[in-house]
Amino acid sequence: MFLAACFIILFIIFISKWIIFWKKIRAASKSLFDIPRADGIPIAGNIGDFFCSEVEKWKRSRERASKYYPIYRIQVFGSNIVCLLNPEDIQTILGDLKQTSKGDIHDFFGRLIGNGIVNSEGEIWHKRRKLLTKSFHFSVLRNYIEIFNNGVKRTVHHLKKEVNLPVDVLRHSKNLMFRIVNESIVGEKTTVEDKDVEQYIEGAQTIMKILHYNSTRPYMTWLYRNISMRDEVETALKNISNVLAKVLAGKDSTNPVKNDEHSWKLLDLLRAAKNLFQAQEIKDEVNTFLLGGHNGSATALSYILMVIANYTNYQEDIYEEMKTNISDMENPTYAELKSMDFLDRFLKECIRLYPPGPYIVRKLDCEVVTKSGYTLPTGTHLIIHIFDVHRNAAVFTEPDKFNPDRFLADNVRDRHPFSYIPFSAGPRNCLAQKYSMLKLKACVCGILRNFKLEPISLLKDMVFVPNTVLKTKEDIRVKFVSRKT
Ligand code: HEM
Repeated sequence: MFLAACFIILFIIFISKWIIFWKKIRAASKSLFDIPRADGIPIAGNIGDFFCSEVEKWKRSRERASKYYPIYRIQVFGSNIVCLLNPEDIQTILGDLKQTSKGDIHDFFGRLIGNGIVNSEGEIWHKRRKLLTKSFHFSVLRNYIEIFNNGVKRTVHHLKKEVNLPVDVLRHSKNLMFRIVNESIVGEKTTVEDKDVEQYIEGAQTIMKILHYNSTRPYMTWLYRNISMRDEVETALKNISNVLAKVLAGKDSTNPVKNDEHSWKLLDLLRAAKNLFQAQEIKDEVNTFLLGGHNGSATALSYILMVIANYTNYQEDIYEEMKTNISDMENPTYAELKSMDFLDRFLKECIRLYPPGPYIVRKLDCEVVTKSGYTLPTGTHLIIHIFDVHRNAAVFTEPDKFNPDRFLADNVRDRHPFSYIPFSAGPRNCLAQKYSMLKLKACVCGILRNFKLEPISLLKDMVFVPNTVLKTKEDIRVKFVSRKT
């Protein structure tokens, strides 16, 4: 009896507190309630999203994108996340230099890997961006070609041991991209060993897994602090830190720090900018570039190889273009890679259909009125699902069809600049966009020079699951067959 009375009193307190909270939220963000809400249950809204399977989560997002275009919100109790889908609204946010905040999930990410450029905001972000852009400016890109070519030769060497077998392409892509990004940051040959690379990649995988769990299950923050998952994260962070120490030490021992603010090498720039970066911040920044850089590029490359394997005709078109444009197949030059227009269109179409980063988040630093006519208050959390933006039938006719000609100059001219955003767009876009495209070209050429690719995983069978990078339920597998030249 006593227990029942206590329970009823607690229940009444909870409900009255909740009603006060709800009224406050509603008054503060009245305009949010005008935005269509994705189908859900009363009060708890879309709480079901937290508990359904990963495949179902992915499916729901895609269905909502087509049902509620151009804008909708996901609501769980008093919290709302607004999803933007049309290019004009996206431009309003991404094109605005004032909107640099990314919100709670990036705060959590920052607690895990430190506040590198990806997690920083406001004035700090602005200063870092200005400095670090120098390393990826188009005028210095030719400096990376040797790193790209040597990296892919090493991977080809490994792939030769697995010819005619089903190969997990993401595994090789991650190794390749880690080494390339590492050498690009330091500006010279890496001294880290294979086991270090594996250790870093495994650690990074754990961090990204936790980040994804946390973004789709907010109660995970509590769990992270309180249960064994914390041990897994601590081990991953320790392993990452050990490898980072080797990445930084390798540079110290073989080539003393130049403190050269005119250098194109990222690590030199970081070390020269003593007002912005102390030892810990340099480590955090190098980690940010290594983690984001290898993960995004490796994801891109694995889908690209899968698409090449699935389309024999395009594979031969790329190979023909290589034969025409490259004089020494083992060592394509900067100018030769740049001249490969068909490969360029092919890669762009690959990352349209399979954007390595499937979504971007923002938290509004000031109120915004969207072109679609809604007022979004300061503090609103936003998601931009790049995957859906790239499959907008109003922009891309037959959006699910693979067609590199979409990127012919005539077809691009009238397209809205924020309708194709694999590297995001606006002032906070990917710092390394041009570098990444060039690197992907070098990697594809290095691989196709040596192998014909045959499909094991079929594009039509692909099932996606939500993650921080575009992820399939099953591993992507491709067969590498030696090319007889
Ligand atoms: C195909 C490969 C890649 C893709 C598709 C990609 C995509 C993106 C996207 C969508 C963003 C915006 C994220 C956001 O606003 O939350 C971003 C930011 C960024 N990317 Fe990439 N990225 C790739 C490769 C790389 C590489 C190789 C590096 C560096 C070595 C890099 C460095 C960065 C940095 C530093 C930012 C943050 C920029 C800022 O906040 O100002 N990315 N990238």
